Amino acid sequence: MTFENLQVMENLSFQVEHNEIVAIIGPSGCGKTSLLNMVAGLQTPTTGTIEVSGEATSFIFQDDRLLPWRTVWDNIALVGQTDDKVAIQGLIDAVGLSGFEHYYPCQLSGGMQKRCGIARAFYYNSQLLLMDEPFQGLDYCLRREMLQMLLTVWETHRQSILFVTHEIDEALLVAHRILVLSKRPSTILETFTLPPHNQRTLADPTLLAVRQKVIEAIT
Ligand SMILES: Nc1ncnc2c1ncn2[C@@H]1O[C@H](COP(=O)(O)OP(=O)(O)OP(=O)(O)O)[C@@H](O)[C@H]1O
Repeated sequence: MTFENLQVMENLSFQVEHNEIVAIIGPSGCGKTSLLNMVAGLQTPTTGTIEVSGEATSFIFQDDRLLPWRTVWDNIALVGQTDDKVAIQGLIDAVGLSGFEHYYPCQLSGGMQKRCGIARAFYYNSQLLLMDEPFQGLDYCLRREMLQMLLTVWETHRQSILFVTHEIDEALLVAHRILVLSKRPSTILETFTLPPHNQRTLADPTLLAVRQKVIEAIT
């Protein structure tokens, strides 16, 4: 991918399996957002190809992009094919927005808007979920709750997820695989495969060892 004279990526190649959660970590400006944009079809690679099997892709952007004239409930309901009130309420409860169903985005805090965007992305029944630092700006406890919710929703829907984050611990807790990108022009420096989710705690020596290797790779 090259923007005018700026080469952002070169020889970058990987595959995401069905049901797989892949975290992408890399230095600021190495092209992580551009990569997600290309997978979503919002940008076209200068050379090379991207193949996505299945049609439904949802995207959680760094900013939440809610419709300001719709309430929390309506922002979420809008993306569903059926009006599944139980599912909508379940997601609103899960992201901690119970009682705010009829609030408009301008009446919510930044973190609440973000959580509404997350609920909306989960309500859209996609086979591929693209997440660009989705929990940035949320406090530590909420981040952990959101990660747990992500895994709970994934257990049900089993979609493939490409998850860009600057937080190594987030990647360690949710991903099946972590790809570490190099500085621009970026390529894949290292790939780490992680143990099954039910065996994960950050104190686990296996995860600590991966953590150390990720830190070594990005520094
Ligand atoms: N539409 C565009 N036109 C020109 N340059 C662009 C465009 N989009 C991104 N870039 C450039 O491509 C590079 C990668 O940007 P990108 O946002 O993909 O990085 P990133 O890894 O997601 O960064 P961060 O971690 O800081 O969010 C940057 O140098 C940016 O200036």
